[in-house]
Amino acid sequence: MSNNKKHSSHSHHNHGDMDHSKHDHNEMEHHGGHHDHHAGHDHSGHGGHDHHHHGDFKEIFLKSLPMGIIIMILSPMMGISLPFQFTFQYSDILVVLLSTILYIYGGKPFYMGAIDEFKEKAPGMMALVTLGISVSYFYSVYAVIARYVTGEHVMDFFFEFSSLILIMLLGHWIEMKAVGEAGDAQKALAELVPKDAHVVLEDDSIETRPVADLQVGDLIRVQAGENVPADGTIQRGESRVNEALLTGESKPIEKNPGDEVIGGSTNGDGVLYVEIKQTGDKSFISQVQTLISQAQSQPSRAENLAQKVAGWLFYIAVIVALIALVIWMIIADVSTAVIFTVTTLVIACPHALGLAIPLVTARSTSLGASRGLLVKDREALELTTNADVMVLDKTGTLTTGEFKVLDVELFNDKYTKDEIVALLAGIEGGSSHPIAQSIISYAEQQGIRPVSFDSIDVISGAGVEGQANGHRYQLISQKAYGRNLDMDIPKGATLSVLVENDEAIGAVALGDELKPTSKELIQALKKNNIQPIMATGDNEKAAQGAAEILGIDYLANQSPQDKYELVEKLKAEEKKVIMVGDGVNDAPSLALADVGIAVGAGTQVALDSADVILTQSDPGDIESFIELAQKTTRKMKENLVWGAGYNFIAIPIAAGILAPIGITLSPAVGAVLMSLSTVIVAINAMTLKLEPK
Ligand SMILES: Nc1ncnc2c1ncn2[C@@H]1O[C@H](COP(=O)(O)OP(=O)(O)OP(=O)(O)O)[C@@H](O)[C@H]1O
Ligand SMILES: [Cu+]
Ligand SMILES: [Mg+2]
Repeated sequence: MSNNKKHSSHSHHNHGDMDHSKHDHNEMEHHGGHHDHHAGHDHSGHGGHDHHHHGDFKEIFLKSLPMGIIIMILSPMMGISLPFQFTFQYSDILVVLLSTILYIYGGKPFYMGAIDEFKEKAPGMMALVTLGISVSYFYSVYAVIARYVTGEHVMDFFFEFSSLILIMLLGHWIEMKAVGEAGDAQKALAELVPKDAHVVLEDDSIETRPVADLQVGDLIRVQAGENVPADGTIQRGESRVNEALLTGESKPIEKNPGDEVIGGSTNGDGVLYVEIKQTGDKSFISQVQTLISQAQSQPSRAENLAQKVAGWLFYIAVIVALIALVIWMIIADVSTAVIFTVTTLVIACPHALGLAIPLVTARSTSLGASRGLLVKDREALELTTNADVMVLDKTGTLTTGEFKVLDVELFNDKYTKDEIVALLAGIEGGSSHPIAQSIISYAEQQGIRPVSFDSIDVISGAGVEGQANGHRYQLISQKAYGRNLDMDIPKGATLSVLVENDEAIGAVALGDELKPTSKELIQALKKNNIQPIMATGDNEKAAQGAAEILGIDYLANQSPQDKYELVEKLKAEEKKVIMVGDGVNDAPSLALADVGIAVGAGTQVALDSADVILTQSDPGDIESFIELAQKTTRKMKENLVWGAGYNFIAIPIAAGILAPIGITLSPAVGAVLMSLSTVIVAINAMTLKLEPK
C-alpha cells in the first residue's frame, strides 16, 4: 500500500499550529545542534512550516506584563471601577500610549501570524486574534478621542484589550509547552546520540572528535556508561548494552566481539572498541527518526477533515461576530456590541481542532518508537482498528526461525554425510532465509567447512540453487522438488531436499519452535474480532503441528505468489487485511495488504514494503501495536469531538446568545477558554499510554 509515496512530505496544517511546530523546531536545534547530519530532516512534532518565527511567546508575555498591569490599573473594566483602580488627570492619555506600545509589541506574534495566514490564503487563529485585539484597541482609541472632542462619556475597552493580549500571550506560551511535550520521544531519540566520539588512532592514542566527523571504518572507544555514537561492530571488549529507547527491548543485551551495536544505545560496565559501519542518515537511529517524521507529517483522513473544519471556523467566527455586532447595536448599544464581537472573534479557536489529530499522531508515533513499533504509514493505525483478518506467516513470525537440524538423510553412496552437510552449508551462504543461518551454524558446530560455490541464486519461496564443482545444486522444499522421497520425516519437521543435476542426493529435516508469545497473540486477535490465518511456505505436516497448538486456521505450501493471491482474495471479499511477515519474501503481500507489518527490523525490502515495522520479532509486539492503534484512534476521535464541540458551544455563548439568562463572557474569559481548549486537547493526547509489556 505504502501510501506515503502519494503524500507530500510537507503537509499544510492549520495555521494556528505553525508557531508551535516552529517552536519545537527551535528547541530541537538548541538541544540537538550537534546532529548536523540530521539537518535536512523535519524534526518538528507535526510537519513543520518554513514560516518565520514571530518571536517567543514567553519573552513577549513577560515584557508585556508590567505594561498590561499598569493599563488595567488605570482603566475601568466595562466602565465599572474596581477597588484597585485609580485615575488621574490625563491618565487616559497615558493608557492610550501604553496600549499602543502593547498593541505593536505584544500583538506582533498575532498580526505577523495573520499576515502569513492571509499569504497562504488560509486565515485562521492568528487572523481571528488579530481582528479581536484590533477591534478592541481601535474602538478604545476612538472612545478616548470622542470623549475629549464631545465632552461626553464614551466607554473604552483598554482593560479588556490589555487583559486579552496578556492572556493570549500566556495561553500560547502554555500551549506551546504542552504541544512540545507531546512529541518529546522524538527529541529524546535525538538526544541519545552523544556529541563526541573517542577515535582510536593508528598509534593507539585517542582523539576526541565530533560525531558528525566520524567515518565508516573508524575505530572508536566507548567508555563504560557512555552512549554509542554510531552503528558499528565490536572489535574488542565485552559489555552489556541497553537498546531500550531504540528497539524497545528493556533488558541490557550481552555484547561480545563481532556483535553489532547501534548508535544511541547505552554501554554498560565494559569498555568497547567499535568499528564504525554506518553514520549519519544511514544509521539506524536516523532511519527511525526519518520514519517517525515522515509518518507525523502525513495527513490522514481524520486530519484532513479536521483541517477543513478548522479552515471554515475563521469564516464562521467572522460571520457570527458581525451578526452579533449588528444585533447588539440594535438591542443594546455600541459598546456592548463591540464586547460581544471581540469575544466571539477571540473564542473561536481553530487551534484545538487543528492540533487535535497531529498531537495524537506525534504522541502515538513517538510512543510506538520507544517500544520498537515503527509506524511508517500513519493510516495503518486507523486501518488496523477496523481490521477483519490477519494473515501471518509462520517461520520467523510465529516461530523463532532458529531451526535445529533434526536429521540429514542420504539418498545414495556418492557422498558421505559430512560432504552433504558441507554442500548444504555452502549453498546456504547465499540465502538470508532463517533456515540458512541454522544450517551454517550446524556445519560449524560439526567442524565441517562449507563447499565454496561459484554462484548462488535464491528461488523465492522454494529455496536456493547454485553452481559448485561443475554441478548444479538446489536446496528446495519437497513441494518444489515434486517427487516422493524414500525417508521417514520427523513429525512436524520442515524438510528441504538437496538436488544435484535434478536428482535428490540428500535431505535435511529441521525443527523450529513456536515463540512463547505466539499463542497469546492468536487469542488476543480472536478477542479483538480479527480472524487469524497462518499462511506458510512450509509443508502441510509442519504447518498443521504449529496450527494445532496455536488454534489457528492455516494454509500450507504457500508460495509468495499464493500469499499475495490470498490477500487479494480477502480484499476482494471487502475485508480489511493485515499481513504480518518477516519480510524475507513476503514483500509483495506486505505491500498489498491494507496494513503490512514486518517483524524483526532489518531487510530493506521489509522497510520499503511494510507500513509498520516491529524492530523485535516478538508476537507480543503485534498485540501492542493493535493496542496502540486502538488507543490512538480513540484519542483522535475524542480530540475531534472536543475540538469541534468546543466551538459549537463557545461561539454562540460568546456572541451573547445566553445573555437573556444572564450568561455572558468577557473577551479575557474568551481568551482563557480558547487557550484551555487547546491545552485540553494536548493533555488528552499526552495521556496516550500503552500497557507495560
Ligand atoms: N534457504 C533455504 N534453505 C533450505 N530450504 C529452503 C530455503 N528457502 C526456502 N526453503 C524451502 O522452501 C520452503 C518454503 O519457503 P518459504 O520461505 O516460502 O516459507 P517459510 O519461510 O519456510 O515459511 P513461512 O512462509 O511461514 O515464513 C521452506 O519450508 C523450505 O523447505
Ligand atoms: Cu489558539
Ligand atoms: Mg518466510
